[in-house]
Amino acid sequence: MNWNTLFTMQYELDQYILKQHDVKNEEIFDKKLLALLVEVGELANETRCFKYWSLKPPSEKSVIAEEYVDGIHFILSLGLALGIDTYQPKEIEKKEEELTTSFLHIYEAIQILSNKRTSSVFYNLFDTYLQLGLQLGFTSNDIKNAYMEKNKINFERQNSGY
Ligand SMILES: O=c1ccn([C@H]2C[C@H](O)[C@@H](COP(=O)(O)OP(=O)(O)OP(=O)(O)O)O2)c(=O)[nH]1
Repeated sequence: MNWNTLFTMQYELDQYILKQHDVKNEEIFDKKLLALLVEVGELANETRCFKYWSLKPPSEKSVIAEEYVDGIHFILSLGLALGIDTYQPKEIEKKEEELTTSFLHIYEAIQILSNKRTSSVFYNLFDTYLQLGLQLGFTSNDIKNAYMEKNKINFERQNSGY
């Protein structure tokens, strides 16, 4: 997948949001990190992977996809804040670890980025998140389509005084 298109779309959305809310990118890096942590929690909630006490099934794939691409938005946005606007997809192998373990790895990767804001730490977070996408059964096309759909909704929300 060509991630450059998504980085460009993210840049445009971010610029629009900054203008609408009169905030500067430099002021909101931590807020984006927290937003990503929250989105990862919302995603985990929809998968219900950690709810050993419940028999309820996970949410529909489309609901999980929407939560997943909220995370993609914030990851791309963090990358842009670090001056990164490209990602060279590498062969990501599907790991046989539990979903719960993968979620914990993502929290760890976000925490590391919070302490060390470098491109290699950022790419490690990106890889870890894409690895989770694979585990959730999403193809690159699923991710791209769901991202584009949510990106459009995000613009519409800004236009309707969200
Ligand atoms: O600088 C930003 C800020 C937000 N977003 C996007 C990411 C995500 O796709 C959406 C925010 O998440 P969500 O749609 O869950 O918003 P919310 O305000 O938490 O929604 P709700 O009140 O419905 O829970 O906005 C960006 O792309 N860039």
